[in-house]
Amino acid sequence: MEKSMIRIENAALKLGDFSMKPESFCIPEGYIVGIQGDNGAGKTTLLRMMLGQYDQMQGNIYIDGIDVVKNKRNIKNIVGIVSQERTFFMEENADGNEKIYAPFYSVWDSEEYHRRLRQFHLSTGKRLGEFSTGGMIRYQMAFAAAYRPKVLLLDEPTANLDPVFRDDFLKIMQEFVAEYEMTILLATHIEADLSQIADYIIDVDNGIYSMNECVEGGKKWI
Ligand SMILES: Nc1ncnc2c1ncn2[C@@H]1O[C@H](COP(=O)(O)OP(=O)(O)OP(=O)(O)O)[C@@H](O)[C@H]1O
Repeated sequence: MEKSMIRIENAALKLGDFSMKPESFCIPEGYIVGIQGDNGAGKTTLLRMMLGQYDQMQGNIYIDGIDVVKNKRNIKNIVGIVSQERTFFMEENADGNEKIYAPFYSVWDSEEYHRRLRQFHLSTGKRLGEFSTGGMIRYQMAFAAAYRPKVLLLDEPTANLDPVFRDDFLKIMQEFVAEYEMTILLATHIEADLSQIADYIIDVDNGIYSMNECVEGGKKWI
């Protein structure tokens, strides 16, 4: 039986004039789920809802059975995010950031972190501020490999990447699912990426979001 990793129950949100309409569905463990929609459709907002960032959210979102809003302080051990905005200590190198961040995670695999840094050709001597945009995305994947969240959210990671690296990046995501049994949600407006790797698709259109059919234990969950 497939385990449901994310359960969305009537989750809805109002942000000024914009609203995410109530919706319910589940996402099974160990798949890559694409989140597609135009600019301003609500993709980033949906990812932030999954991180428990909105106290005013109606309904519930559970990740691995944990209510994300009620447990937003601890949720970072099980849900990670990779985005163009993610901030680290940019004046420090990878070792410096490891020293600062590792104590905040319940699991931190230093060996795996350094193995991934080498695999992604990231120098541990360089300050993070010297990494390119693609370098910072790769850095965040190495960081995620160290604490292995059950769910990894990726917000437009392939925007601004050159096509060769984009293909590599898609392979890395598949590797993470296979090796770490992660569930990955990938928000992007690049449809080609999704058709290559996504097992399911969440469509977001002006705050209306829905996933294509999900079956849990042979029974439709919705
Ligand atoms: N704090 C806020 N207050 C009011 N409106 C907000 C707030 N945060 C986001 N919005 C609005 O919510 C809508 C959805 O934004 P969101 O960033 O989720 O879209 P997106 O699909 O990720 O788009 P993009 O691809 O451009 O990043 C936008 O209209 C945005 O202006």
